[in-house]
Amino acid sequence: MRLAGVQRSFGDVHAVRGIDLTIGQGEVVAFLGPNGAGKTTTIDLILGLGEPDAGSVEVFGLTPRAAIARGLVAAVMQSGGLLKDITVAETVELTASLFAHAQPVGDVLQRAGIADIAGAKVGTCSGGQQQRLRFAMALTSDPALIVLDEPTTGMDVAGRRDFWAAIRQDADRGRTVLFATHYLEEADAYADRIVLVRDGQIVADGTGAQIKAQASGRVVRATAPDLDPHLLHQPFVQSVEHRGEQLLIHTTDSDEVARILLSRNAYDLEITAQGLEDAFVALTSKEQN
Ligand SMILES: Nc1ncnc2c1ncn2[C@@H]1O[C@H](COP(=O)(O)OP(=O)(O)OP(=O)(O)O)[C@@H](O)[C@H]1O
Repeated sequence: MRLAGVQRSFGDVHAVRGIDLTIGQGEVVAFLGPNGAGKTTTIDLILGLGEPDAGSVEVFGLTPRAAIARGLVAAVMQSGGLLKDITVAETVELTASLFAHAQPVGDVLQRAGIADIAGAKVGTCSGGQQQRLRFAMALTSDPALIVLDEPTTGMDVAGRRDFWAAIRQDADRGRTVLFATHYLEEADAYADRIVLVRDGQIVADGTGAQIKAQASGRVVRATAPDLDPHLLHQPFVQSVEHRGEQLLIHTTDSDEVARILLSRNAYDLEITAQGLEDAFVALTSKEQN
């Protein structure tokens, strides 16, 4: 799958501002970013649900629509698309009837981890079970690529864990998986590769460990009423947050930040190491300077 120079705007909103991304067969890739980063817009372009204003999207050497028509790509969406009054197995049978070469229903249920609830009415299934059912539906065409847009939104911890266990097990057999999430933990736990997006652009791309290393740094807090904010426009300053009188500065060089602050009569300095969530916020924060 290859995106080259992809851009997409809605009126004045530049949702995607030039994304270049190549994903190889068998990779499990998390598309990670805060609300409004452009994840869904990009995924829609990969699924042929929209056309880029500029750039190109290629899926297995085809246009997205051609790839979907050949059953090479399937999507698991966040909600909708399920009939509440039929059973889990009937739902998959119905989906299978749409494809000339569908996978056996029993196999698909097994792989999605819902064989034990095959006879249950869809309406009685939990959110996690319904997402695994959507996953089963996506598996019926045996697609080479599965795309999931924030598939665990609203799920409890156990539901989320079971859902990802099913996806991961299936991906280990060589299927390519691309999923959007705003949970760093989820991306770190289940993806081989994390592509971090902010404001419609890729800001980091690597393994969970690489992303964490790139984001690692310290937070300097201080009260600094006399500080000219321009002094913090430095390559080693990732973001600056204002909390009343206090400044929260995410940085890769806390010593240098401390020197700047103290030279401007800042006080109550406090320096702490960033947790993973803080690191993510620092990397994706809009409050860049
Ligand atoms: N159909 C549309 N019309 C107008 N603006 C849109 C449309 N779709 C998306 N946008 C805007 O484009 C930007 C990117 O949205 P997008 O849904 O791609 O982000 P996201 O990363 O998926 O966010 P979230 O995590 O909230 O789903 C946002 O500012 C959004 O308001």
